[in-house]
Amino acid sequence: MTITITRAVGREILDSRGRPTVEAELELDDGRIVAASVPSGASTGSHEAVERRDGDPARYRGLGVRDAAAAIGAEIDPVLRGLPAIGAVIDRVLLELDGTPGKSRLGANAVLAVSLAAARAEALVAGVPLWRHLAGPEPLLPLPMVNMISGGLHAGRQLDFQDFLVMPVGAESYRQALEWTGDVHAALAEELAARGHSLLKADEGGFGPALGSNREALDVLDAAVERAGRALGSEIAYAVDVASTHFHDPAGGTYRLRSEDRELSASGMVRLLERMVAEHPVISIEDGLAEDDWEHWPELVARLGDRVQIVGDDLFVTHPARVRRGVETGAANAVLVKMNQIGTITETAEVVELARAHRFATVISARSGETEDPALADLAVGWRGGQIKIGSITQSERLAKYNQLLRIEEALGDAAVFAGPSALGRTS
Ligand SMILES: C=C(OP(=O)(O)O)C(=O)O
Ligand SMILES: [Mg+2]
Repeated sequence: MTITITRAVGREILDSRGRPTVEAELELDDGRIVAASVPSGASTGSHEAVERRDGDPARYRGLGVRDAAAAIGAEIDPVLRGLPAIGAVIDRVLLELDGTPGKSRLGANAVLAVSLAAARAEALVAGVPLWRHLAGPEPLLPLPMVNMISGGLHAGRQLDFQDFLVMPVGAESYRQALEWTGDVHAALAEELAARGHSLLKADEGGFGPALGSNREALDVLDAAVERAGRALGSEIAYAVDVASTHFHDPAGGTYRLRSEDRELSASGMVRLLERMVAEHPVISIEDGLAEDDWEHWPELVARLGDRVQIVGDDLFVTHPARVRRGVETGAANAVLVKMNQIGTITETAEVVELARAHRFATVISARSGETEDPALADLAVGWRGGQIKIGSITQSERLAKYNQLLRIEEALGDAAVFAGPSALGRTS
């Protein structure tokens, strides 16, 4: 018997930055109800799908999402009523109803909330958890990329680079990866305190100390890994999200490093990143160059891509056309996958497939503004994303996903397969 949708409603809730975001609720004809909520970025790429905000300065400084939430009840509800609770069907209807390339009419935040709720409804009807419903016979626990030190737009630009993350590449299971990460995090707190730095946290829960340079952030991390008793490189390696779009000057084509008081050409940035890789066990670099600096990304891949994962976030914005261009031009070897950059679960899954078909790695990623919704963990396992980037391990909106992965690992028991470092992108 086909279960159908009988009602859709939206509401404005708050995200982890205390800003409004959208939650959708779908009621099914058997009386069950599913809900889903959506994240929101701060260092957004300019080619992302459109997050609809009210713009009324009297509410949340113009950041309210009451209109987007209301559109779910007013516009989406009437067309969803009576349709089967099947994600792909609902997504097709949502795309037609919105009718714009960037989902600007209804708002990508409204569309994604409904899309995710529909995926969840489909799994509920099938009687299995979302991850299992998506995975078929081969679920894969992702290698986590965990935020330790933040800079850029997530930490008041204390550092130019946005994220310094650890990847527990030597761990044999997800649980062990998380344990090692916890040890390094505790050791990093001790190390920062010993050096007289503040332990205040940034948007994703990473530490946001006023360090002198990007290089110092990696030096402190080296000391923390050592303090934690882990082997640098073989057990714990690093990922860096440079998020360089946000210090790139498109007019002059230069990159302005405030903390080092330097202005670099694109080739200068590539050389700087090469040096960073030579001095520290950095195995993944995200947005090392800016979102539209297509000309220079292949240079970065040519210099480092055989041994370092070169990830496009602002570059690709989880959009198939941009990923295709990246494949054709050899601009990267991995795609950061953020569902709200494109706006439906179906399209996000298609981008994961597209990347895989061209042997680009995928990193399933949260946003700097998150909710308690654990779905990202289910998607990463179900889609066999290989890697997941959620932020730090100290805030509940992140732990909703980290802990969900622990539950999934436990549910799989002996059948649990953990993606090791082979999940990383490499250009051969
Ligand atoms: C998660 C990120 O930040 P935001 O959500 O602010 O874009 C990122 O840049 O990878
Ligand atoms: Mg990024």
